[in-house]
Amino acid sequence: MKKLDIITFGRAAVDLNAVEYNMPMEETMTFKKYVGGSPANIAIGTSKLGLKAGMIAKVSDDQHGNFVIDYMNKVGVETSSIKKDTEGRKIGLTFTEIKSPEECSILMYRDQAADLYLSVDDFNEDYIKSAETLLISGTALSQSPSREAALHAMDIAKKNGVEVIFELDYRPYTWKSEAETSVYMSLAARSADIVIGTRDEFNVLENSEGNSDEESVQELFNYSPHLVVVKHGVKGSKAFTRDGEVIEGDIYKTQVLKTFGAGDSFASGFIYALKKEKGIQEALKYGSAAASIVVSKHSSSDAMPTVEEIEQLIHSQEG
Ligand SMILES: Nc1ncnc2c1ncn2[C@@H]1O[C@H](COP(=O)(O)OP(=O)(O)O)[C@@H](O)[C@H]1O
Ligand SMILES: O=C(O)C[C@@H](O)[C@H](O)C(=O)COP(=O)(O)O
Repeated sequence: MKKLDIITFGRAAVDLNAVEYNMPMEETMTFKKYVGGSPANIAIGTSKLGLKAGMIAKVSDDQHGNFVIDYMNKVGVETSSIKKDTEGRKIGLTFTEIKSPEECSILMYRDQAADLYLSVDDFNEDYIKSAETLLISGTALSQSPSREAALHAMDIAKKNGVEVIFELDYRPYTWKSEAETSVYMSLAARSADIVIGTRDEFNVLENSEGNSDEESVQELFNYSPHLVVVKHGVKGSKAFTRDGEVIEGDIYKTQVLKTFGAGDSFASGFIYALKKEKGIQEALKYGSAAASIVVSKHSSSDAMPTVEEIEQLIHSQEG
C-alpha cells in the first residue's frame, strides 16, 4: 500500500476570476482569488474526492505562495514537495474572463513564473516512489529547467513501477513554437501509461489538424500508453484502450456559469473512479459529472466536488 495515490507535477498558481461577469474583462473591476494551475487543481480535486494526493511544484516566496500552500494543506494535499522559489520569481496569475457562459477566456501572466523554475533538485526519488501514480502537466514541459525536471520525474516513475498519467494541458502562452511543443509533448505522451487531452491538444501534440481520434490513439499505442482519453467539450469524451475498446462518455446537463475548470475536474473524477476500480465507463461518468458541477460554479479548485455530489448528479440524470 503506497503512502500516496497520486502526485501531480507542474504549476500551482493563482486564478483571479471575474466577479462582475457576463462582460469583457476590460469592464470587470473585481476579481476573486482561488488556487489555480491545472495540476494543482487536479491534486485538490482528487484530494477532495478522498484520494491521498501530493504535488511537486514551485511557488513564489510571498503571500500568494503561502496562500496556495495553506489552501492545499487545508484540503488535505501532501505539500512537502511544493517548494518556494528563492530567487524572487513570481507565481503565475491567471485572470479569467466570462463574457457569457459559452464565451470564456483566460489571460495568463506567466513571464518567468516560479513553476517554470522547478528543477531536478527540487524533489527526490523516494517521494515519487511513495505514490501509485504520477500525473505530469504538459505545460511543465514548456520551458527549462521545469522541462528536464518533468522528464526526470517520469523516468523515476517508470523505473519504480509508478503509473504515469500525461495530461496534455496545452497553454500556448508558455511555449516558443508549435514544432517545439509537438516534440516535447510527443516525448512525454509516448512514455506515459495514460494520456488525457482535448482533440485540439492532440492536434498540437501531432502538429497537425487532420487526424481523427482513432488515428491519434493508434499512433500512441505504438509506444507505452494503454489508455487514451480524448475530451470533446459539450460533445463528451471518448476512451480508447490498447486492446481495442472504445468507450464513449456523455455530458451531464447543468446551468453553465463558465467553461473553464471542466478539464481539471474531469481528470479528478476520472482518476478517482479508475483508482476505485469502477471501470472506464464509470470513470468517464465520474469525470463528466465532476466537470458538470465545476462549470456551474465560479471557481475551478474551490468548486471541486465530493463523491456524494458526483454520485447524486449521476443518479439524478440517469433515473
Ligand atoms: N458545458 C458543459 N456542460 C457539461 N459538461 C461539460 C461542459 N463542457 C465540458 N464538459 C465536460 O468536461 C469535459 C472536459 O471538457 P473540455 O472542454 O473537453 O476539456 P478542457 O476543459 O480541458 O478544455 C468534457 O469531456 C465534458 O465531459
Ligand atoms: O491551468 C491554469 O493555470 C488555469 C486554471 O487554474 C483555470 O482554472 C483553468 O483554466 C482550468 O481550465 P480547465 O483546463 O478547463 O480545467
